[in-house]
Amino acid sequence: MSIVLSDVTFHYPKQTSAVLNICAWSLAKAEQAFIYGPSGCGKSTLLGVLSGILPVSSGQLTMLDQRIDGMNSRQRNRFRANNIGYVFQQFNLIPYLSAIENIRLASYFANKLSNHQLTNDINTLLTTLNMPSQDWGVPVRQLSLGQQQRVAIARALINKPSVLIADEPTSSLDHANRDAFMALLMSIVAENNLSLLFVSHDMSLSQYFNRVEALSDINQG
Ligand SMILES: Nc1ncnc2c1ncn2[C@@H]1O[C@H](COP(=O)(O)OP(=O)(O)OP(=O)(O)O)[C@@H](O)[C@H]1O
Repeated sequence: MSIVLSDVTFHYPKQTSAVLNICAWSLAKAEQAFIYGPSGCGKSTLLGVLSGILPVSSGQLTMLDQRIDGMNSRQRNRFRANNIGYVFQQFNLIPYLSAIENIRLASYFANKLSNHQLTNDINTLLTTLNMPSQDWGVPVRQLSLGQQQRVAIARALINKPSVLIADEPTSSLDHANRDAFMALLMSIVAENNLSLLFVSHDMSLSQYFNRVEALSDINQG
């Protein structure tokens, strides 16, 4: 299994009631799930817990056969850098750095590759993602939104994660770019046997997934 939640609760500090209360939920290796729900239902909180940014308040969270709930924040950060790719709603790229520099930074935190291998891997990824090479060195704020989102995928993949988490990654894209992005993402996920957890309020994106669930069916919080 890639992810197993068992009696997991999460509440923000000073909150009386839990935002998340999930008895049992799991994602198999190389499985792709789409989770939807309206604004405020806890989607970002769930992804925060799964990526180890937020610690569970109680219960067991196991990812790639390792218990996350017992780890401190430094251990969770290292686990995330090595095993989880995260594509954010607003991309979260550093605007004045180039595509190459943004991707290098993500690799720095995992510290897995030699400089030479990293350069090769970045070149391969950006080529696979159809980024014209003249755009690789310019500050990403000068790229189109569609190109920035492709840089964000490359950054999420540079450490060869087994699990990819995507939080409304198409919300800034227009229709044509959105479809192109989804097709590209799903082909990369299939080629690399990645587990994918994709959350959105946009049900039209569910067509790309076999497994589609409402967060309200999983979460009693
Ligand atoms: N830092 C925080 N401190 C306290 N409460 C929070 C915090 N962040 C979120 N919440 C609350 O937790 C609940 C779930 O929020 P969350 O951001 O996870 O929802 P969401 O489904 O991702 O919403 P959206 O689709 O608008 O991003 C909301 O009631 C929100 O007010």
